[in-house]
Amino acid sequence: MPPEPRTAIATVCLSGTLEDKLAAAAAAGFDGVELFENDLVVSPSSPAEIRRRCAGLGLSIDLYQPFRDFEAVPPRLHEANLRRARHKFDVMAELGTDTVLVCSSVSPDAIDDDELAAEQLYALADLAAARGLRIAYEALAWGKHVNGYEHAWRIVRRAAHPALGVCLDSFHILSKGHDPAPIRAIPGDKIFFLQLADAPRLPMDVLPWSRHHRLFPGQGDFDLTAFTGHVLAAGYRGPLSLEVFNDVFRQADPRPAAVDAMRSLVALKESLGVLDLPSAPALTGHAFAEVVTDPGAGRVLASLGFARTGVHRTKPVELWEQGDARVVVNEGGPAHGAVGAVALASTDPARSARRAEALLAPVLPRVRGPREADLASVAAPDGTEVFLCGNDDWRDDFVPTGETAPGAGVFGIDHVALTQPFDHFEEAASFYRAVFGLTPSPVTEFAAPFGLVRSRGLSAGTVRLTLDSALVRRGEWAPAVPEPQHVAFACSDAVAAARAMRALEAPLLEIPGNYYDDLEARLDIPPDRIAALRANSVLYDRDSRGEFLHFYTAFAGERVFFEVVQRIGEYRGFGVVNAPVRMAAHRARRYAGPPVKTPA
Ligand SMILES: O=C(O)c1ccc(O)c(O)c1
Ligand SMILES: [Mg+2]
Repeated sequence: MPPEPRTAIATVCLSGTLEDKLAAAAAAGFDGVELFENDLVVSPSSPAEIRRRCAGLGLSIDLYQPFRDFEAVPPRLHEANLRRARHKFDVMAELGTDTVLVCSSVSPDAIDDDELAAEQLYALADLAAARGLRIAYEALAWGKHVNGYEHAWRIVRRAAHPALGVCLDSFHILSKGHDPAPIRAIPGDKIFFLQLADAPRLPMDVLPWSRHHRLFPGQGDFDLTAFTGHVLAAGYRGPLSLEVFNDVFRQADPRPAAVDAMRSLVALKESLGVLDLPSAPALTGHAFAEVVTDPGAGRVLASLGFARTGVHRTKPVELWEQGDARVVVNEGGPAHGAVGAVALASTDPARSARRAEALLAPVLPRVRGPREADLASVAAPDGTEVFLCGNDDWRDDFVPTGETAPGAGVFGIDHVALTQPFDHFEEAASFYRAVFGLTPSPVTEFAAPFGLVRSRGLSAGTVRLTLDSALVRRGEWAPAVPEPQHVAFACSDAVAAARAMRALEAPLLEIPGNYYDDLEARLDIPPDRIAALRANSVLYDRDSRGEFLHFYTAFAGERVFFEVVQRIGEYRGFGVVNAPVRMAAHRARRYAGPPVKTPA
């Protein structure tokens, strides 16, 4: 196996003061940082103090950046640039860092002249070399004349100074669709630095795309494994360093953000074959889902044909079952709970847990009574507990009640909908992907009555999760209930199930006639079919592979409700197109109207 590269993170990735950022990077296990000049300028600590602080935290300062608008300018400006550089070299000496990033000029004064650029960079490198420093030249995607890595490399080769090399930044290269394969031809010791960032494909200008939407590797649409593979194949032996400008990460608690960042690098190293992790065991289904709610969920499950089959030996928790659908109802939880836990059936739970730990998932303490099953569990980014179950051992925790129920066609759990706080959306998707080997579907966005919602499914065989998040933080107008979550059950005939559940007095959500008029217009459904959907408030979707029928209960507690779905053929989605209808129907049922403000 090739040597495992060191890891670094640019301070710009994280929120807070420089002191907060360094502490978070060190706690997440990074070896070093790229120190952003702005973070230094606003810090009360001198460069020497920062050097000591980093050393105390076990962090190296691998790069100082950025040094802007240097190359290919008229002589008078060149002199001023060298003067500026001398000052910064003094700072670097005090910091104890040896490499500065010079990004390609965006200045209107820059001249389109590679010979001049090479000459001036040579002069800068000479000055740096005299002080034991190096220059890493980076092509910004929006540089005035130099905006591709091959161009930057041509200039560096032309200058031919040992203290001058290139800095490769995956964003600048992949955002422009440049082929990264020729990186292999650059001598590894001339690649002075490597910056990694992923991003979603967005049809926008590269500068705002770069400054607002970068993501950690594995969270966007770029192939960072192939990219980094080329750089390592070239012989690069420096750190894998994250440089992610992102509006959400800039505001988020830097401690979990740094862990998320590190997890992305651990997963990347695994995919590069430079780090061995316990592989993700196959998942065979949902063992159970736990809803934490105020009283009410059990009654609703009974009306869906579930039986209360067990009562926990030590906790105020009940087990409800129908077919292979198992719901643990924890009515002693906080009133604002929702889905407290998902339990995944793993072919090797111990290995699943070891992998989770290697990917920095917090392993939760096992709170066990004398007879309770020894279940491994880890915390997802939003605090949801993910249990890993091997067999039916966990059932021993419940005293059987002997109760049975008529059933209403449910045979299992289809998916669990884990609505996310906005700050955790990207992190959650990469967490479930890396830790449990779930495959994410593309992100979709839809306009709901109370704002835009971003949505994404994740699946591995019959294990399915969905992540939803409001795009903008909610204000006073939107529903007071934060982030409802739900469990969706599978059945083989949704219309029959809806009828059976209505007969059991299930509180099913009524869907307005307008929806069916629109459905008829959009999708030419046979009259008897649409009449059955309409009569039973069953929603419908289809794609090229199959069809999807589904319906919902009213809220069964403060934040939780249930769904029943029928998949026909190879339909892989979750009926996202119908989510706004469901949201409006829930609102109509729960509230007489928005709070009315009376003038004081
Ligand atoms: O957005 C910028 O200006 C900027 C600065 C330094 C970098 O390394 C970079 O990739 C972008
Ligand atoms: Mg960069």
